Formats: sequence, structure tokens, C-alpha cells
Amino acid sequence: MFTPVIEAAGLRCSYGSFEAVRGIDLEVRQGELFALLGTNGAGKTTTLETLEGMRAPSAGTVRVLGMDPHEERTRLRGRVGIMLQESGFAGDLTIAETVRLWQDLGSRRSDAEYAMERLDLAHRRDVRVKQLSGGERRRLDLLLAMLGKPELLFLDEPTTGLDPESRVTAWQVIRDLLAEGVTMVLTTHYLDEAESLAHRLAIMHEGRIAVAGSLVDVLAAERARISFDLPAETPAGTLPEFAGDLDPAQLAEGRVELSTSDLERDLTAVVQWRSAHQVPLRRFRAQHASLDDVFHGVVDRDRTRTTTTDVVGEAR
Ligand SMILES: Nc1ncnc2c1ncn2[C@@H]1O[C@H](COP(=O)(O)OP(=O)(O)OP(=O)(O)O)[C@@H](O)[C@H]1O
Repeated sequence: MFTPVIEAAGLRCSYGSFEAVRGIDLEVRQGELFALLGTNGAGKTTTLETLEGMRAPSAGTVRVLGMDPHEERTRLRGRVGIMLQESGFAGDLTIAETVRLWQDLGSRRSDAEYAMERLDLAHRRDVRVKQLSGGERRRLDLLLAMLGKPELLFLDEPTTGLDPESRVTAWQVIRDLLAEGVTMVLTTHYLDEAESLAHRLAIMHEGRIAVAGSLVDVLAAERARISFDLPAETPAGTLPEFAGDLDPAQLAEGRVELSTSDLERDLTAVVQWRSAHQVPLRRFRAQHASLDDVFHGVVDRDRTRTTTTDVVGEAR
């Protein structure tokens, strides 16, 4: 039986008359990494800030480690680490001085030297914060969030601005923390990051959760794709019956683009067809759905819904 570390029910958050989060339910389980994804302005940061206790919800309930994160902020401090999207470091302090200051503010000491090594900042320890590159600052943000060995870590776009190598370093640190049992909530615009790290996720759009579940279930619910150039010697009429759907516009252009919920069956049909006709399959691809597909599906469905509503609206 899992233990919920975070539970939110019917969560709503408003800025004046504008409702940024419109009634969401969330559950984050002990030891998992939960990714909160979404379009720009979807309400991810607002949700995260509410879970962190930085703002009170306008409606609904939130429990973090069994407490109200806004009312019981001081009791949660020390158990929770927060990496904000933008932090306000004192630019004149060096990395080492900033880390010391953070340790003094926190209630528990931890192995700061080790954390600096892990995040490849030890050799820069005496450099002033204002002289750091954007990526180094981001790594310092992550370092400070994990100081004090929190049970729960909030990471708001932790790898934005990092070069590919630093991203890999940050991912490894995050995986190590997961292995140590730290629970994490992460927001990101990098879908490969969520695909690589998340156990469960939610995709937000315009203040609501459009898709949620385990990474495996979310990907399995989306259709897989098979594509290849239709060889000139085999007209479209010779293609087998597929479980999935062919894109007729692409077929007219000589390209087979098939979306299917039964990848294995349709792949077997393609291979048998190729073998019967003795033709090459040029530019062949077969792939399970990616988070990219799921994400675009959310936006496209919304666009279709909006367009339909517009048309209905116009007809009235
Ligand atoms: N202080 C504020 N006052 C008024 N509106 C705000 C404020 N902060 C955010 N908003 C609005 O609330 C909505 C949600 O913002 P939020 O920053 O939570 O989204 P997000 O999903 O984190 O976006 P992004 O991916 O672009 O960072 C947006 O429409 C934003 O313009």
C-alpha cells in the first residue's frame, strides 16, 4: 500500500478575478518522482507554490506530509526542499559562502562538500554568485534545495538553461536522491526529462489536469505509429488490412502513415506484406507513443474543441 506524501483535492487558485488553477486533484506517493507538465501559463508554478505553502488555495484542500503546507509552514521547514524557477541569491557571496549561509538558516547540517562535488561546483566554490554562468546558478539552486536531506523536494524547471552534459549530471543527482528515498515533484518543459525520470505525471492545460497517471499507462493510452514510403511497384490497394488507421492524405503522396493501438499486430502485417511483395521499406519507422505525442494530443484536442465551439458560436 502506498503512502501519499501530497494530497490535493478540488484545488483552485486565483489571482484577483483570474482563476489560474481550476479544481485539480493530485496525489504524490512516497519515494516517487511526480512530473507536473503543461502548456505555458497552464498553472504549474501556481500549483507548485500552493503545494510548497507559499500561497493559500482559494478553494480545495492540500495536505503535505500530513500537514497544511500554508498554515504549518514552519513545521514543514527542514523536511521539504524547494528549488524555485528563479532564486534571489546575493551576488557578492561566493558559492561556498552561500552554501554556509543556507546551512546556518536550515535546522540540519548535511554534507555540503559532497553535494558541491556531485553537482560539479566544488572547483568553483570561491567564485562569486554574480560571476556564475546561468547553468552554474541552476546547479547551485539544486544544491541548496537538497541541503539538509529533505524528505520531499520540489523542483521547478530544474534543468532549464543547462547544457546537455550538465543536464545529465543533474538527472543523475535526481536519480541518486530517488534511490535514497526522497519524494519529488518536478515541473519541466523538457518531455524527455519527464519520460526519463518520472514514475507518474499530470499534464495541465488552462488550469486543469488533462491527462494523469503512471508514465507507462499514459504512454500506453496513446496510439503508436508506423511509417514508410510506399514502394512504386506496390499500389496502395495491395496493403493489408490494418488494425490502425492510415492517413489518406499521406497515402496519396506515396507515404504510409499508420496510427495504431495494436503496434505488434500491424507491424507483423507490414513485415508479411513486405515479404510477399519482395519490396524494400524505405524511411521505415515504428514507434510507441512518446510523451511528445501525448502532449500534442492534449493541445490538439483542445484546439479542435475550441474551433468546434467557435463554429457553433458563429452559427447561432
Ligand atoms: N502574480 C500573478 N498575477 C496575475 N496572474 C498571474 C500571476 N502569476 C501567474 N499568473 C497567471 O496565472 C496563469 C498560470 O501561471 P503559472 O505561472 O502558474 O503557469 P505555468 O504553467 O507555470 O506557466 P509557464 O510554463 O509559462 O511557466 C497564467 O495565465 C499567468 O499569466
